[in-house]
Amino acid sequence: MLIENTLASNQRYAEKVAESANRMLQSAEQLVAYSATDLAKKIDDPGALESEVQRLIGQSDIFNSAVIVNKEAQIIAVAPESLHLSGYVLPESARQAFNAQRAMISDPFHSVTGNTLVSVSHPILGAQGEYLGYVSGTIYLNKIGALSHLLRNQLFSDESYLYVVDRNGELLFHVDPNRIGQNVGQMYLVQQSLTGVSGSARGINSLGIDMLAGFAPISSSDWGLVVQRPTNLVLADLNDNLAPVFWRSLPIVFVTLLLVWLVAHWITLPLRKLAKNVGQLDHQDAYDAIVNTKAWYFEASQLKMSMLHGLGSFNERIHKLDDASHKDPLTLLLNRRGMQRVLDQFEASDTPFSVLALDIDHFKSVNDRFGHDVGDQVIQTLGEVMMKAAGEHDVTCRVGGEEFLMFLPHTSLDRATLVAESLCEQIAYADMPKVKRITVSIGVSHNPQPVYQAGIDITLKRADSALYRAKDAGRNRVMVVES
Ligand SMILES: Nc1nc2c(ncn2[C@@H]2O[C@H](COP(=O)(O)OP(=O)(O)OP(=O)(O)O)[C@@H](O)[C@H]2O)c(=O)[nH]1
Repeated sequence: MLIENTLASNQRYAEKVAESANRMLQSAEQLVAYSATDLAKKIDDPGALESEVQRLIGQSDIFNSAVIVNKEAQIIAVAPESLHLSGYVLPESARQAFNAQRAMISDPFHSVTGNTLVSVSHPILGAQGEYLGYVSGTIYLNKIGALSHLLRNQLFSDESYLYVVDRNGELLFHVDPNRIGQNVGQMYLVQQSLTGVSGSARGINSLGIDMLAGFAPISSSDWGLVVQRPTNLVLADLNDNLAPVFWRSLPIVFVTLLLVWLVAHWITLPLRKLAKNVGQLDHQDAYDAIVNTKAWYFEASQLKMSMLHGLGSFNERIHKLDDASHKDPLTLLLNRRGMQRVLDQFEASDTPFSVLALDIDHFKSVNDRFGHDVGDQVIQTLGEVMMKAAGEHDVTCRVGGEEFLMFLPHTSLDRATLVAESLCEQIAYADMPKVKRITVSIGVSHNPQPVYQAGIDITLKRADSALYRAKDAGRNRVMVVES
């Protein structure tokens, strides 16, 4: 932005100064044009010629000197007189205006008196249009005058500077007087300034310095005017400005960062709580902790709902797996692990119970005759019969291949014996797949209150031994062991 602004302001500046110089040169042309018209009638009057050249240099400070040249290329009037050029015949090399016979501004040239000057000339034509010579005002570029004052005394507060080149790229005005007269026509910026249109460009000057330049033509004399400023000075402004901006904005940045941190902390709080609870799903209160997490915005609330949903199905699955691990898959009666849990509950609550130990008679021959699959179906059907026979609080288990237990809590031995006999009878009459009929032997024992683990083991062993006594006694019967 700084570079663009500098280019634009340099261009505007160059245009303004070029316009002023142009106006001044046009005024100079008008002055000599007026004189030429006036002099046509007085060309033979030396006094009138003298006073005209005096008027040209005295009326304004545009011209440093003025001459009138007759049709023989001889100077017939000159001001100031101190130049001593009256009667001097122009050499061939100084006859540009004389030969042109038209209004013109000459290229800069070096006079016999050692000055660098341009002449603004206008032909003097007689009544018939015949050429009588010309009148010319000269502007010394290296001396004080309105034009050199305009072009030299442009004051810049920011190290910008101005120079003017003629159409050949020769320096006419420059901040460094030693460089006037140097030809810099090969420089890019100079070439740009002589294209006839104003503009701006970044380029390297004759000393190799990166410059931001604006240029404009002084069209009446085919000169180019350039205003330029070193790029590094423009950018130095930027660096100078950046440091205070940095220090002044530091507290704001700090406060902003603090606010960002606080808001981020506040936004992530529910997420952090949820994440912490995910890591502690095995804790008993994990579910409650998630429920109590304040999820105050949509995404956190969605996450919370998903976590609760996930935790719900997770618990459900665990429950199912737990249930499955305590059951016999063939009969869906409790297995040994399930039985142990029930016994632990009995022990914890001092529950008195009776137990029936049940074994299928001659099951080996069932397998042998009908195959293992049929044996499995028989075991399954037996399980169903046992479940139907069991009361609401009774617990049925399959604890071996064809060995079953039924626990009857808060049930006396007599009552349990009746249940066992009824069950024995139900099984004997139950329709079994393929086999039709099977029988079972049952041992019954009782465990009174208070119960201990040792007491439970003894009770089970007693039921077992009663069972074997039933087997020994011929099977398909119930035997009871007094506790
Ligand atoms: N089909 C099937 N058979 C099983 C299963 N578990 C054990 N058995 C069989 O059950 C039979 C038990 O045989 P035994 O212990 O000799 O007793 P039994 O033939 O029933 O004779 P008693 O008990 O003396 O009346 C064996 O042949 C086992 O292979 C099972 O899950 N499925």
